[in-house]
Amino acid sequence: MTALANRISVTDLHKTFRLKPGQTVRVDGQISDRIKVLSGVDLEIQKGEFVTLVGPSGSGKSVLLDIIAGLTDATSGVAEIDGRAVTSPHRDAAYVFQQYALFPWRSALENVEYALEVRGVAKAERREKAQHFLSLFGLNGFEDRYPSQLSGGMQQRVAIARALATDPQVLLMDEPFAALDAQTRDILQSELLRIWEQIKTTVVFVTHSIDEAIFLADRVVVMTARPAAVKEIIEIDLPRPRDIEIRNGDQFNAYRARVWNALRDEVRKAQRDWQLASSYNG
Ligand SMILES: Nc1ncnc2c1ncn2[C@@H]1O[C@H](COP(=O)(O)OP(=O)(O)OP(=O)(O)O)[C@@H](O)[C@H]1O
Repeated sequence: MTALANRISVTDLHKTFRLKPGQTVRVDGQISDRIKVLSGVDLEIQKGEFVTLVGPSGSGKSVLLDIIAGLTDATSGVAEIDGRAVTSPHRDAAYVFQQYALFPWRSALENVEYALEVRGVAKAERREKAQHFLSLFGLNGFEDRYPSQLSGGMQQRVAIARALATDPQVLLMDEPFAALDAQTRDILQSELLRIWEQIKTTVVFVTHSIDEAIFLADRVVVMTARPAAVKEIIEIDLPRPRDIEIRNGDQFNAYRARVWNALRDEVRKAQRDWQLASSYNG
């Protein structure tokens, strides 16, 4: 039984992909036409929680988000939102990717409105909502600009505004700030937290940055190297609202050391696996 307070519940999730004909990988010295990506992932996320996922490259973090969103099937195990197994794209889950994924032929306002249009929201209401969410990100005056006329940071603000405009119960974010310069990234982290503190939707945020993971999260989930499972969950007991300066404090430093300590061996294992794979391919 799923506890009532859980928004997301992932139980013993496994995922194995069959490779395309002719493709193989080497796993534990054996040649295989399958790649096991997730191996018994268990994770409970409460309503309104902000959880970040860190793990080595290629460990299966995006696949886990895809399964929670209903974009990919699990091989076994279950992902639930509000106690219901996710078996198809979930209406109440919004996804933000690293690449802004905006429609280039639509203005910023029309991009945000689109998400509401497909949900059948009436024109006046969707315009008002789209304007509201753009203004939360300080984009007043940019509503009529096309994506090509916006900086990367502004495009990602539009993409997040579009995701939030649908009032999602779950916001899934896959390295959303990875393509941005360091300063824009810092600013967007603070903006995201400021807005999240107002709306308190449940967020699952994948990142490679340990600082980003700690700064944003209620809990940091450290994943193992592929096939991924949850290695450790670290509660981040830093006061909110958080200011970027919090990163200079002793408590933050201690969390940084703890997360890296959990991650280090997994990153090394993933590197060893890549070396083995490339020596095989070569
Ligand atoms: N459709 C697919 N078919 C075969 N293999 C896949 C498929 N999708 C993902 N994979 C493999 O699953 C593994 C995990 O991929 P995933 O993108 O989830 O990793 P990740 O942890 O998000 O990596 P990164 O941090 O580098 O983005 C990778 O080895 C990838 O090649």
